[in-house]
Amino acid sequence: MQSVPCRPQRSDFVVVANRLPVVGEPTESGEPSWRRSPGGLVTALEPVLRRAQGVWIGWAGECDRRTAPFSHDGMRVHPVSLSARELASYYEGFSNATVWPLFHDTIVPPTLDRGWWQSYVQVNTRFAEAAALAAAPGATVWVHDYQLLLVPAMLRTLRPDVTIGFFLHIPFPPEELFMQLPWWTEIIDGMLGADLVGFQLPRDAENFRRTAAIRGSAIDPPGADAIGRIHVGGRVAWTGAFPVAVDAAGLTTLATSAAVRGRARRIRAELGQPDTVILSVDRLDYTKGIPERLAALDALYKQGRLIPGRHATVQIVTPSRERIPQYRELRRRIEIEVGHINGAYGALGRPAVHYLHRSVGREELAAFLVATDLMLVTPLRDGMNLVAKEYAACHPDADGALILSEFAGAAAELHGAYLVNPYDTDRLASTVDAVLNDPVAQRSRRMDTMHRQVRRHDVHAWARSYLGVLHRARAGRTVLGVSTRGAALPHAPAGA
Ligand SMILES: Nc1nc2c(ncn2[C@@H]2O[C@H](COP(=O)(O)OP(=O)(O)O)[C@@H](O)[C@H]2O)c(=O)[nH]1
Ligand SMILES: O=P(O)(O)OC[C@H]1O[C@H](O[C@H]2O[C@H](CO)[C@@H](O)[C@H](O)[C@H]2O)[C@H](O)[C@@H](O)[C@@H]1O
Repeated sequence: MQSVPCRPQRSDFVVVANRLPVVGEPTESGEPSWRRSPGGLVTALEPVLRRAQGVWIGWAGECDRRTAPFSHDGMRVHPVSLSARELASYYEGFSNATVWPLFHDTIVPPTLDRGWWQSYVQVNTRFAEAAALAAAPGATVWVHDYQLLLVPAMLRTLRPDVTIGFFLHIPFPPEELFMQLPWWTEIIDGMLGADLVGFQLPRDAENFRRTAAIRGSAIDPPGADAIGRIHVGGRVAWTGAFPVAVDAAGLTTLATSAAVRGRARRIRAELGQPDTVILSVDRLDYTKGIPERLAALDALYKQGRLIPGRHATVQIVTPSRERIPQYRELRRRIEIEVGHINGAYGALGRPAVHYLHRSVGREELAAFLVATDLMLVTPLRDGMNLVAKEYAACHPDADGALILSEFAGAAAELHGAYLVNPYDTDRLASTVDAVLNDPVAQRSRRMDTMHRQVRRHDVHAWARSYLGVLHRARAGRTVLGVSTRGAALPHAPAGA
């Protein structure tokens, strides 16, 4: 896809996220070649941004290099640079070894490091300044996720004229966990700089409001519109739940294309034409419950309830945050366990677990999802989990089944899934057994329910709903006497 330099021109709609929607790959000329990146946030936002003709501010994924704004495949991007030291302290450190584990139930202990915090403040300042430069008068700026929790308040100071949305893609923890952070007040104040603070689930929004109340804000609990209001320094920050979704129609089209269907058939053939294909696809992250899932599979193969050749289990893990020690340790643990399962129960040419440690292309991933009879999505904690929704989108014919962790945000919507506690490996194993023996008609009814749900509440509906409430929040600011003159709010495309 073509990337062309573009002038840093001001825009009415600005997305600010840690990562750009593209990643650069080195070329012989020294100039990177850009391609669209994988990852939940990008999947969710790209169609919205493209249609609103906005600009995306983010880190280009490389260090110590300044890259001028450019346009890729019709999307305008403004890279923010990070030094190698900042990569270690802001991204791998405070974002992914402090906030990420703390906000995910402290599955691993968060590290507290004042130097990391200082770097986080510095980098958030850089992002806020870039957003302030890119936003036209009265623009809408939509800030994303836990790497940029301070940006809303910083941006409000720099540009009081703009409307600021903030959306947290990961869970917001209960106050007794959150307040362990020595910098919790700065973070709450940072988030409260937004006009609308959005979360995946109502309980995340409730946790946030309780913490804001402890900080001293008056709270109006959600009324009929399910939006809570927090009074902060003469203004009101709105809060609510907006479960993120997928481009379901696009995925259904891809999944039903001749190319993907053909590839799905070939995948089954390459797996040796098993009766049942069982699949998991995860970023290699301790939140995803991969060792616990492998323990359940171990028991199933050991007890002969799964049989290599008849049942083919595929585990795709996408490399992630590979320099962080807990991630390296997790990879080691997973590979030992896969080796153990295959050594104990596999046969020549018939491994029990087909393990791929790599990122596969979008079409290839869709083909895997289509080829799968039983999808296992069993995180210990997950803000949403888009893979679960993508699986449902890829099965318009209502074949297939989904076992889903009750601790994934997606469990609140995917009522057709078989819910499990991922820590209970015995129950997880018996659920696999039960699902494989469930009458086809029942599995089909469940899948149909999920497919309809993801088609109805798709990524366009998500963005429309968030931006609609942000619009109302901005109108509320006018009522309170704060000037918001300027550009009209962008609207997400109607329908998929
Ligand atoms: N193309 C491609 N996309 C992937 C791969 N692995 C994961 N993804 C995508 O990355 C996203 C993962 O999002 P999600 O399940 O919410 O978990 P997250 O990794 O915590 O953001 C989904 O949109 C997946 O389709 C891969 O190997 N290839
Ligand atoms: O940027 P990385 O460090 O490589 O991590 C990838 C992304 O992971 C997280 O995803 C979250 O957002 C998804 C979409 O809303 C959601 O389904 C999932 O449950 C979350 O974990 C992270 O929040 C993103 O910022 C990262 O880019």
